[in-house]
Amino acid sequence: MLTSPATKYQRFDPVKLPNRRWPSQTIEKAPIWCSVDLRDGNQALAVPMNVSQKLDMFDALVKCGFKEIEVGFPSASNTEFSFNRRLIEEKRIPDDVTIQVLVQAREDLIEKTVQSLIGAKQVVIHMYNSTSPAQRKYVFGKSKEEIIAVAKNGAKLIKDRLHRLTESGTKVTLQYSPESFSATEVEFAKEISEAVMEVWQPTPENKMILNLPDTVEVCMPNVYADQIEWICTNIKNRESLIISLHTHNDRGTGTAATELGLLAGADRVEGTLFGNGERTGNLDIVQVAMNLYMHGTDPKLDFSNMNGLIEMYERTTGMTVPPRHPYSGELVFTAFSGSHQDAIKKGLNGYDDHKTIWDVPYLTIDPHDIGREYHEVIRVNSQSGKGGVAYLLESEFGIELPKDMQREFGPIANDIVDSLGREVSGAELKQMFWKEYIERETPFSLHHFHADGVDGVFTCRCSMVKDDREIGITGEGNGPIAAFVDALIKDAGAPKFEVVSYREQSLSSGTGASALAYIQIKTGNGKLVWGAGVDTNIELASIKAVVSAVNRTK
Ligand SMILES: CC(=O)SCCNC(=O)CCNC(=O)[C@H](O)C(C)(C)COP(=O)(O)OP(=O)(O)OC[C@H]1O[C@@H](n2cnc3c(N)ncnc32)[C@H](O)[C@@H]1OP(=O)(O)O
Ligand SMILES: CC(C)C(=O)C(=O)O
Ligand SMILES: [Mg+2]
Repeated sequence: MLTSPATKYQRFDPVKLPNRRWPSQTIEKAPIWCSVDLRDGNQALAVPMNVSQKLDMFDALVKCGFKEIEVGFPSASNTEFSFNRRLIEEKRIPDDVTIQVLVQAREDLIEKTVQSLIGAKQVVIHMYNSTSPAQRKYVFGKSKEEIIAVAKNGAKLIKDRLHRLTESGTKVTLQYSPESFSATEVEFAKEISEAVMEVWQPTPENKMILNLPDTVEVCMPNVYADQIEWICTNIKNRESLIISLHTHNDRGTGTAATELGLLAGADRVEGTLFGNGERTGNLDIVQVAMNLYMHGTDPKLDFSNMNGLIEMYERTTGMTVPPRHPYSGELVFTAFSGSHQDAIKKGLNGYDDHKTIWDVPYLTIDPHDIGREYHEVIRVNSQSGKGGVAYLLESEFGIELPKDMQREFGPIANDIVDSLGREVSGAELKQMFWKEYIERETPFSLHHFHADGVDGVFTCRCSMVKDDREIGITGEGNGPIAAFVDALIKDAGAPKFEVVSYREQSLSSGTGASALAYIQIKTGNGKLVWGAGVDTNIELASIKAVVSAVNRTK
C-alpha cells in the first residue's frame, strides 16, 4: 500500500511577500541568454559528448545567436579541459561570444579551471556551492557559517588567480550560484551571496552574475517568482548584479518558473536546447524564446531552421525531441481532427488575404517562421473532416473541390480512412477521389462525343457503352452539355435528371490531364449527386463529369 503522502512529504513554505509586484509586470524584451547545453545538458547524458560533438554543438549555438555559452566543467575530465583549449587555441570563439565555465569552491579544481581559460578573449567563471538545509545537513555536514566559509574561500581562490587571465587581456566576469537556491531560506541565500559579493566587489560598471537556481524544482512557479523578487528587492548593491535564472523541470513548470522569474526582475536566463539536462531537464530555452516571439518580442535568438537544430541536437546528444514538445515537436503544428483542420484552412486563407497580424486559429505561430512546411500542418486520418481532405487535394494536387462537393466526398473518404485504421497521404486521397468519381464507368461509359451548333441550338452525336453494349445516341439542347443530357435520357435510357451546378478548373502539369470538371445533377426524385471528369479538352471533361454523376446515382 502507498504511504500517505502527508506522513512522508511536506509542503514547501512560500516566501512572505505581501506586496509582490511581479504579477502585474510584462516581459518587454529578451533577457541575456546563456546556453548550458555543453555543461548541464552534457553532464546529464549517459554518454557525454566527445570533443567533436561538443564543437558541433558549440557552432550551432553560436549560429542561433547565443552570446554566452557555458562550455563545460574544465576540471572534470581531460575531454572537458581539452575542449576549452581547442576552442581557445583554434580561435573558434567569435569576438562577441563569451564562454562560461563551472567550478566548485575547491582549490585544485579552481586552479585547473583558470589554466583552461588562458588566452581566451572573454570568460565567465561560474562558481557554485549548495546552500539548502538538506545539502548543508547531508552533503556537507556543515553549519550555515561553515557553508558561507566554503563560498568565501572559493571566491577568494578565484580572485587571487584572476591576474593570470586579466594580465594577458582576458576580460573576466564572475558568477556565483547558491546551488539549490529555491530550496534555501531566502535570508540565507541573500547572506551567502552578499558574502561572495564582499570578496568579489562588483560595481555597476563591472557587475557580477548572481545565478539563482531552481536546481531541483520544489515549488510552484509563483513561489520561485516570489523568491526572485525578494532577492532583487532585498539584496545589497542590486545595481552591481546581473540576476540570472537557472530552472529545472522536476514539477514540469520550468518554463513557467523562468517566465515568472523574469517578471520578478531577473535579467538573464540559463537553459538548454529542447530542455536537455539533469532528470526532467533544464529549462528549454527554445520555449521561452519562442513564447516571446509569439507575443511579438524579438527573442534575439534564431530558430528559423528548427529541423536542422533538432538534427544536430539528436546527433550530438543521442536524445530525441518528443513529438508534442512545444514549438519543436514533429506534431505541434499538425491537426488531424476535422474541426481544427477546417478552422486552420479558413484561417490560412484569411491570413493570405490580409498578411498582417498572425491570427490563424490553432496555430500559435506561422510554422514557416521556424522552417516548417504547411503540408505538415494538416494530416488526414479517421478523425479528419472534409476540410482536411479538401486541403490536401488542393495543396498537393491543385484539385479545388466545390464546397458542396466537399460535403459529399468528405464522408466517403472518411469511411475508407476509418476502415484502413491509419493516416493517409494526399496521393491516397487523390486515388480515392479518382476511384469514386473519375473512374466510374458503369453502367455508362463514353466512347466518342461530338457536338456542334450555333445561336444556342446544339446537336450532339455520341457512342457509348451501356451495360457492355455499344450504342449510338443523339440529342439537342442550348449547349453541348444540355444536348448530351437530352441524348442520355432520350436514347440511352438514363433516369430523368437536370444539371444544377457546374465548375471547371485547369490542372497543373504532372497530373496527366489539363482540365477537371465538376457537375452536380438533380435526379427526378430530388437526389443531388456530384460527378467529375478529366480530359485535356475542357468540353470533354464536362461531358465525362455528367457520365460520372449519372453512374453515381445508382
Ligand atoms: C547542480 C549541478 O549541476 S552542479 C554541477 C555538477 N556537475 C558535475 O558534478 C560534473 C562534473 N563533476 C565531476 O567530474 C566531479 O564531481 C568533480 C571532478 C567535480 C569532483 O570529483 P571528486 O572530488 O572525485 O568527487 P565528488 O564530486 O564526489 O566530490 C564530492 C565532494 O565535493 C564536495 N563538494 C561538492 N560540491 C562542492 C562545491 N560546490 N564546492 C565545494 N565542495 C563541493 C562535496 O561535499 C564532497 O566532499 P567530501 O568528499 O568531503 O564528502
Ligand atoms: C551549477 C548550478 C547552477 C546548476 O546547474 C543547478 O543548480 O542546477
Ligand atoms: Mg542545473
